[in-house]
Amino acid sequence: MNTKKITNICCIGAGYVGGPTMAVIAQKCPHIKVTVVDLNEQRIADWNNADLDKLPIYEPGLADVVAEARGRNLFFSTDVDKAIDEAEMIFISVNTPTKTYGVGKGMAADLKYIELCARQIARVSKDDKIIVEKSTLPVRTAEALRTILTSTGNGVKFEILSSPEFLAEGTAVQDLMNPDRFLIGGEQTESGEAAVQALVDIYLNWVPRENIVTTRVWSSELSKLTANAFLAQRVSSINAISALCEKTGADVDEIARAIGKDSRIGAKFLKSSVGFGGSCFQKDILNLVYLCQHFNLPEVADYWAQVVKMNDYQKHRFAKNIIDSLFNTVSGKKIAFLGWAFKKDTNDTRETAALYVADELLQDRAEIHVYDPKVTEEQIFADLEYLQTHRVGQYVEQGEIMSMDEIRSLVTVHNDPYEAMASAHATAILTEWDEFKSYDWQKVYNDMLKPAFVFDGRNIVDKKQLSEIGFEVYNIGKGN
Ligand SMILES: NC(=O)c1ccc[n+]([C@@H]2O[C@H](COP(=O)([O-])OP(=O)(O)OC[C@H]3O[C@@H](n4cnc5c(N)ncnc54)[C@H](O)[C@@H]3O)[C@@H](O)[C@H]2O)c1
Ligand SMILES: O=c1ccn([C@@H]2O[C@H](COP(=O)(O)OP(=O)(O)O[C@H]3O[C@H](CO)[C@@H](O)[C@H](O)[C@H]3O)[C@@H](O)[C@H]2O)c(=O)[nH]1
Repeated sequence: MNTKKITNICCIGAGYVGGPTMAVIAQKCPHIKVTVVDLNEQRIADWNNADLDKLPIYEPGLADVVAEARGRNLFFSTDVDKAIDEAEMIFISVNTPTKTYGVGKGMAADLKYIELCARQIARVSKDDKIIVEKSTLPVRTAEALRTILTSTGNGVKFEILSSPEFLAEGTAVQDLMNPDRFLIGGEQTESGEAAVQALVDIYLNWVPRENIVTTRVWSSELSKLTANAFLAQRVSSINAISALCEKTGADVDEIARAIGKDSRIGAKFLKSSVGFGGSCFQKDILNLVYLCQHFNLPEVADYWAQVVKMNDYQKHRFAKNIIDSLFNTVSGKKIAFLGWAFKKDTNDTRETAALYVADELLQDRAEIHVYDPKVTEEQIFADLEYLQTHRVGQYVEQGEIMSMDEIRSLVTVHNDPYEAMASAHATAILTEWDEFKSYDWQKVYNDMLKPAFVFDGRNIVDKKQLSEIGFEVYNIGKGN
C-alpha cells in the first residue's frame, strides 16, 4: 500500500465543525497547511479578526488554539477554488439541514450544499485528491458524491472517505483533543485503504491508534446518525420518566443516579431537561426516520420518530405548566427567561428549547424578557422570525403566525439578568449556565412580583433554598 504523507488540506465550511476541527488539526500538525474556506465572507472575516473575542463561534479554549495556529499553518479564506486546487485532502464540512421544500420536506437532509461542493471540486481539481465527508450525511451519500466527482472525465482520481464528527458544542475543543474515537470509513480497495491510512496518520499526531476506528464507508455514515439517535433517545427516555415522576412524587434526578450506577446503562446523558435542542439531534433523527421510510421499514421509522415526539411533548409540557401555574393565562405578564442557547457554554441557538417555550407563551401574549450571557439580541429575534416562517412540529404548527412588530413589542433582551427578572411574575430557566446558580436569589425575590415563580427547566437551582426564600419553585421531574 502506497500511503502518501499529506501536507496540504482544505476544509469547505467554516462553521461549528469546520472551524474548531481544522483549528485543532492545525495546532496538532504544524507540518500540514490547513485552509478553511467558506462562501460567507463575514464568517471568514470574523475567523480572521485580530480580536479573538470576536471569533464567529464561542467555544471554551478555542481562541487559544486559533491564536497559536492562525497565520502559521491555519488560514481562513473565501477563495474556495484556490484552496481546492492546492489541497491533497479536502474535508467537506458544510451544513446539511432538514429540507424545507419538495420531496422529503421536514424530514430528509438537504444535500444541496454537499452537491455544490462536489461539483466545484470536480470542476477545479487537476490532480488526485482524497475527499473526506465531515458533515453528517445519509447512508450512501458517498455514492452520489462519487458519481458527481467522476463525471467530468478529466482523469482525476478521487478517494472518498467518511469521517463524521462527534464533537459536542460547548466542549468542542476538549472533544477534539481527547476524542472517545475518530471514525474513518473507506473503501476496501488498495487505494481506498491508502486513503484511510493517510487520514489515520493525521489523527495519529495526537490520538492513540486504538481510538481511531476504521470501517466500511456505509457503516461510518450510518454510525453517525445512530450515535445521535441513541443519545437523543436517552434524553427522551429520561424526560418521559420525568413526566411520571411529577405525577407520582418520585425524583427524576434520584432515578438517573440509581439507574446510572448500572454499568450496562451508564451515568451520562440522563439529565432530564426542558427538552433537547441543537442543530443535530432532531435533524439527524428525522433523517434516519426518512431513510427508514425510504427503505420501506415503517416500524423502524415509527420507533425513532417517537424520540422527537417525546421531545416536542417535553417542551410543550414545560410551557403549559407555566401558563397553568400562572392561573391559566400569561397575557400581559412578565416572564423572565434565563438562557436562550440550546445548552451552556455555547452561543448556538439552533433548535433551542427556549424558542419553542417562548413561542407557546407568546401565543398567549406573554411579555418575555430574555437574558443569555452569550447570545445576542439580533440572534434571538432572528430565531423568533425563523419560527414564524417555519411552523413545523407537533405543537408549533398549531400556533398562529405573529408579525415581527408584535413579537418585538412583547420580547425584550437584557444584558443584566437582574433587570430581566425585576418585576417579573415568573422566571424560567432554559439553559444550564453555571452563573445562574450563584445569583443573589434573595435580591431576585425582593424585586419580583409575588407570588414569585421559578420554573427550572434544567434542575440547576437549589429548590430548598429558593423555597425558603419564598419562591414557588417548579422543577422537571420532581413530584412534591
Ligand atoms: N454543530 C455541531 O456540533 C456538529 C457536530 C457534528 C457534526 N455536525 C455536522 O457537521 C455539518 C456542519 O455543521 P455546522 O454546525 O458546522 O454547520 P454551520 O452552518 O455552522 O457551517 C457550515 C458552513 O458551510 C458553509 N457553506 C455551505 N455551502 C458552502 C459551499 N458550497 N462552499 C463553501 N462554504 C459553504 C456555510 O456558509 C457555513 O458557514 C453538518 O452536517 C452537521 O450535521 C455538526
Ligand atoms: O443528559 C442530557 C444531555 C443533553 N441534553 C440536551 O441535549 C441537547 C444536545 O446536547 P449535546 O449532545 O451535549 O450537544 P450537541 O452539540 O448537540 O452534540 C450532539 O450532536 C453533535 C452533532 O451531531 C454530535 O457530534 C455530538 O456527539 C452530540 O452529543 C442539548 O440541548 C442538551 O441540553 C439533555 O437535556 N440531557
